[in-house]
Amino acid sequence: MTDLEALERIKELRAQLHHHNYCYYILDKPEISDQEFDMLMKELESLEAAYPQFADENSPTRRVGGGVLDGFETAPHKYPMLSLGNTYSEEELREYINRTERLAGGQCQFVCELKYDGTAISLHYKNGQLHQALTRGDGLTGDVITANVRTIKSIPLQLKGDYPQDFIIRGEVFMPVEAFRKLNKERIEQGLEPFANPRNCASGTLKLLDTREVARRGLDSFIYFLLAEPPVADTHYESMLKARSWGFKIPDPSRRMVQVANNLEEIMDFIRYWDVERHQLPFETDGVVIKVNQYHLQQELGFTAKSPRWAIAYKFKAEQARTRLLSISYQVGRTGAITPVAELEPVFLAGTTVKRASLHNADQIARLDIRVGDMVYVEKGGEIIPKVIGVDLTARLENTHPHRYITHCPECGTALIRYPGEALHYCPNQEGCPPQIIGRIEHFISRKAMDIEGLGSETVEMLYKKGLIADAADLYSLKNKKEDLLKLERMAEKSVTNLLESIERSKSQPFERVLFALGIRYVGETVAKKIARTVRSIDKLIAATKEHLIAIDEVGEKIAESIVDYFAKEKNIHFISRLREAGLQFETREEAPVTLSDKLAGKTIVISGVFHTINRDELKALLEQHGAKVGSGVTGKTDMIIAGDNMGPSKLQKANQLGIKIMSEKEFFEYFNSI
Ligand SMILES: NC(=O)c1ccc[n+]([C@@H]2O[C@H](COP(=O)([O-])OP(=O)(O)OC[C@H]3O[C@@H](n4cnc5c(N)ncnc54)[C@H](O)[C@@H]3O)[C@@H](O)[C@H]2O)c1
Ligand SMILES: [Zn+2]
Repeated sequence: MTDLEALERIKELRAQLHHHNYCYYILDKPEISDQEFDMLMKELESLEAAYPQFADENSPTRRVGGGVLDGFETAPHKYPMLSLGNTYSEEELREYINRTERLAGGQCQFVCELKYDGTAISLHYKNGQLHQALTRGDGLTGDVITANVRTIKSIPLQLKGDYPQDFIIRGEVFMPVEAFRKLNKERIEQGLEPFANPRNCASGTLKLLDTREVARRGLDSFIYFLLAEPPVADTHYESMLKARSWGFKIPDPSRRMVQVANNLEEIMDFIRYWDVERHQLPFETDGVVIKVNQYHLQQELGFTAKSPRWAIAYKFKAEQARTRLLSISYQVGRTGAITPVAELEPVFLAGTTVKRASLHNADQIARLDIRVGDMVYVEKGGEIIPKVIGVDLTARLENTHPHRYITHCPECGTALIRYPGEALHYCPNQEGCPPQIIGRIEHFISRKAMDIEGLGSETVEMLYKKGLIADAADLYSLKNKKEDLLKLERMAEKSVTNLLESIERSKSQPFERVLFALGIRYVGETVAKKIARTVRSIDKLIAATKEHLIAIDEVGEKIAESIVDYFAKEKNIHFISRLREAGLQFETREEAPVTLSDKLAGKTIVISGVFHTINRDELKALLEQHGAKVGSGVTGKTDMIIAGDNMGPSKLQKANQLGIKIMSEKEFFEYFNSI
């Protein structure tokens, strides 16, 4: 490879890794598997080692991958919060152990722990109480998520025993598999996109601004690192036992979840044991972390730019199985989206028997040339729903032919369509396609919409199939059909009364919920709230133009178009008038926000960092009361930024790029008083 070629490849890898870090940490939506990511990273590391002239301190090999977010205050880490080196092979692990013992100048003792697949947090305790919780962020600065962390039951708010007065302790917050399944099920019922895996779900949950929602989701934690000065023991292992006595949740040595190991053999023993047993755990792990136990040796070994030299992660490979593809079936969702599903010859994979797997969409099937009758590879990499990742072409049978994707809806026979820029096919027959009709009613009654209790999916389906309801508005005339209801299976007097009562009660749900319940494409819960609070009545919303809608915070072109389309349809207007007749809320009742002046009218202002004379919420309210729009991120539309201490580095960079005016707290108030 010439120098020039090497440089080209290095640049390409850096750009790819930056992109994947962004998808993974900020969007919580990885596009490639961890193993693929780690292979790209290894390639870049070895190229940078071979061509030191192209070193760059901003390279992804040198930096912790996260970032800080909008909407949270940030604070510096007292000790940097780093990543871990990783390996997928015994051979590399052996090299690591040898190298470490050579550097440490003697034999080391190691501690093996599971690598919990969640997100790291750093907790600061003062006088026995939780003082502050931070995310890892970019390693030097993290987001302050204390309020969210306080809702996690396994994190003690008050310590007991002989704890130090001021210390930092770190661990992993994760989403137990059961809680994850439940949450995803709810999300699918509500027409929301499910989380890819428990890790994305845990990190997405910690970033929520609504603490009550965080509490509801059932996060859990394990502690794996204590930073006390002076140390409370000579070794990591003893420190963990001490932390347990103060009330922290640490892994259980008696269940072999943590173990001291004196050599590679003992380490491999632990790894082999958990590679199998991990599938029985109620949470996900993606490997084993091996740490030098003695603190004085840890100190000797120190850190690289990105990770401690005294620890390494051994990662389990994503598990795959090979089996035959028997047929391809299709599911129709509430929005009419068609998802192809692989029906497989049952195969044992990662602790469960797999019979069905995701095939994503038509393009994916064509790209991999997946044919019915093929032997396919199925992978379960973090995700709960396994996916088909490839075909064993050497085992292809004769007489197979490329798969022909369906052209018509399997439920109602309507010709499918594809919207530009979307990967999925849709059945456009919203009115007559049963899964779409039932799905819409289910969405209407769901907890975050009209919240009608006593009416599960099965009942909705039964009511629809028996012809008692044809859409959600019919729910409100069920009270006239009590006799028919009583004739249904599992519908005794009491359950019918309860059902009718909760339908009645739903009439007092506020407009924002009714709007969400309508199920307008792209109008999720948050957008519905924003619209209900700004537009304030259905009549004004029906009359609103696309331009008017785009001016609302959180509403972009796509959402605005979808809303205009929805109200352009006569049948939707008719549906709304039936709901209105039934007595549902179509106006926002609470008071409009106070307006004090229009000093800042037309200005979009972003606030970032920590302020001294005013807190963030007060500052935000003040700006809004004087007519400004407070933006959540720096964009071309931003007029100015008010920067407190520790303004997020990504915002700063973006502001400089776009040439946006940045004012300090003091400068802003001088300006404000002068206008
Ligand atoms: N798929 C993608 O697009 C993509 C993108 C970026 C990163 N990634 C994945 O993330 C990795 C980088 O993430 P990272 O920097 O958080 O590293 P990491 O997740 O591989 O390891 C470090 C983390 O492990 C966690 N951990 C869990 N149990 C632990 C224990 N017992 N002791 C100590 N730490 C423990 C901590 O949160 C720590 O921050 C990559 O190697 C890659 O696998 C994937
Ligand atoms: Zn259909």
